Amino acid sequence: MMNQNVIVSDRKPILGSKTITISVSNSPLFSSPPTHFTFPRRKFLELLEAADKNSNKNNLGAGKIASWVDSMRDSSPTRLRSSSRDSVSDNNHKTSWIVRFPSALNMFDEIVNAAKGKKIVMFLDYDGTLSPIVEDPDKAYITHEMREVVKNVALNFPTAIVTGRSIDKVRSFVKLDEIYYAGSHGMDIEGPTNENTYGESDQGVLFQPASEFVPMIEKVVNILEEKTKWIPGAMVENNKFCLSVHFRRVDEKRWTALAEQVKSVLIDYPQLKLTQGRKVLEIRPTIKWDKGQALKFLLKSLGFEKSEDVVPVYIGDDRTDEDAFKVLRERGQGFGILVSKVPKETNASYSLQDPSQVNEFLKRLVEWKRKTVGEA
Ligand SMILES: O=P(O)(O)OC[C@H]1O[C@H](O[C@H]2O[C@H](CO)[C@@H](O)[C@H](O)[C@H]2O)[C@H](O)[C@@H](O)[C@@H]1O
Repeated sequence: MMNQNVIVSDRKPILGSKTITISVSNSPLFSSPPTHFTFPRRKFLELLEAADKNSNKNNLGAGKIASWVDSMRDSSPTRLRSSSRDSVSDNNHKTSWIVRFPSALNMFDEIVNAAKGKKIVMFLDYDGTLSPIVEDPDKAYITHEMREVVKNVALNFPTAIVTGRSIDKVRSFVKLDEIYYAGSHGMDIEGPTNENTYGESDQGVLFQPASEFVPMIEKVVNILEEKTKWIPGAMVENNKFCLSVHFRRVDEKRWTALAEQVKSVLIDYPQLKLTQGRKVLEIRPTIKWDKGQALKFLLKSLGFEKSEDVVPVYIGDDRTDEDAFKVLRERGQGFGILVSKVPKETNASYSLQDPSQVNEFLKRLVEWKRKTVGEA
């Protein structure tokens, strides 16, 4: 019995009566009426417990699809919901959010004052941070102006691009050799291939904690391409150590169907897990490695593991960047800057609205550095 939604018809009986009735309906794609089953209460609770244990393996238990789709709607990181939808309350909500996460441009002096006499290390997410979000992931180009400013940042501070994309793909967009790349959500880390001002060069691959997963990812990409080809707008992207299933161009009516296809594949691969980005389902190995771990790895590689004299600045827009913001909070070091126009739950300290503000912030940072070197 594939593609089924299980609906507990009444929650109260679970607590009180001896039997529980559930309705089982086929996928919303098909329109057959639901079938009703009545279970002895104890048996039902045993089944529920077993399903829950199973679901813990990779979050695929009965009823999870609905929550997947809910969170697909939420974009990322999770939007903060205001209690009322009227515009006055929305404005109050925005105002109180911006007080908690002020603009990094308005707080620029505070940020650089905290960095005086210390070494700034820059971490930059790619999509939504250095390039604006666009419909077609293959056309998420960085502007010439942004490339120039990132290059100047890299000439002044050790700089890494930390992205969910494969290194090959992001390199083909960014086209800079003097920076670090942490691709596939940090599971593929490479050093600069041109000598940078820190004398680091030709470092090539530094760390690939999930290399044994490459053949599995390739296989899953092929299966998912086959299984989703009938869903208009769905796109599967091979990010080498992980993969993305895009639904930005999929009609919302088909999101459940898409999530079900992804689920049906993930069930056979308990070594893989699902995370979510902006209108994208991301599938990656269950290893404990993420953008936060990549940030720690890079700081250690740069000799700053225990240093008090480093100020890591991480700029990102995505739910996956939260892992890095969290690491900075836990270390009590540096600043996370969330790129977002709308209030979102975040572990960042500051905010910027969009890539053009990121560009402005980076330019000011370079100017500040040049000025302080000139003054010294
Ligand atoms: O870590 P990031 O650099 O932010 O990468 C995360 C995902 O970014 C890309 O998808 C996102 O950007 C696309 C282009 O603007 C957009 O069409 C898509 O809806 C976004 O989710 C990338 O294509 C994914 O593989 C990355 O996982």
